Amino acid sequence: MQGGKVPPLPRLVVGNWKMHGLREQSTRLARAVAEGAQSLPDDVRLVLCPPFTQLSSVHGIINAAGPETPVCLGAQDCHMTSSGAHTGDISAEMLADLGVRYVILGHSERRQAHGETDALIRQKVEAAEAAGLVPIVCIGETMQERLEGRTTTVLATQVEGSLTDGFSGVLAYEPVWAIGSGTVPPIDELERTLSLLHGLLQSRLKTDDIRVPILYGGSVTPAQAPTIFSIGSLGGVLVGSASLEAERFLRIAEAASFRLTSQPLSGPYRS
Ligand SMILES: O=C[C@H](O)COP(=O)(O)O
Repeated sequence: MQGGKVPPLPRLVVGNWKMHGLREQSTRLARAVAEGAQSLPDDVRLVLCPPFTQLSSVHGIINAAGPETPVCLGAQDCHMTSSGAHTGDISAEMLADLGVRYVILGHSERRQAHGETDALIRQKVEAAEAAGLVPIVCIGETMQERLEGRTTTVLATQVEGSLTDGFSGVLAYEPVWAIGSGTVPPIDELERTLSLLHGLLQSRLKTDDIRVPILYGGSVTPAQAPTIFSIGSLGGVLVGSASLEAERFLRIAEAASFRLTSQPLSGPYRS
């Protein structure tokens, strides 16, 4: 681009369906999102992350929407090796083979319920990168860590341990206490945390030229979205429960467009 402003990368609006959705409901939801997404501004991208069992059918719906659709497919986890004797596990290679483009890794629900460590998550990131997937790595502090004033240390440890040296995926900041609680951090606090994470990425990746979008996740709703997106440096959002209703998810996506924010564009999201 000559002399003018560098355009921002599209904002990502990622729907993590978690363990929700039988075939009929998933198909209906994906169809409604794909249809509604046709009229979204072109600076917004949607990623649908259904359970493993619905990946194939959601992929078919996204494909049918045509090559111009802003919707693509994501998964919620992968194994750290490409194949082997791992009953019940799914490899990144298998996901890529199904048409998956993104994979959520290190979600707090997996860190807590499956004992996933930063070291394991980093191995999964390596596997995802090797398979050509874009990892969306989740980090965030618990309420207890926040109350003890340990947020910065926790985030620094997670960034240091979970990411690969040449990481070029997506980082999702999800304060554990905000997930499913109806509460989002005060916007000035969120802005400070994004700036902290930008610095942590610079230090972890040993470069000032950070191109890793940072998403926010935790109780994102259509009502909260305009305020959250008023942070010009925000790369997007990771949405849980509000992604299970097409109308709510699409309203969040509409609010993500940079055209609706008066904030100056800044931060790591400029290509
Ligand atoms: O992955 C999504 C997050 O856990 C947020 O979930 P939530 O929007 O239901 O709070």
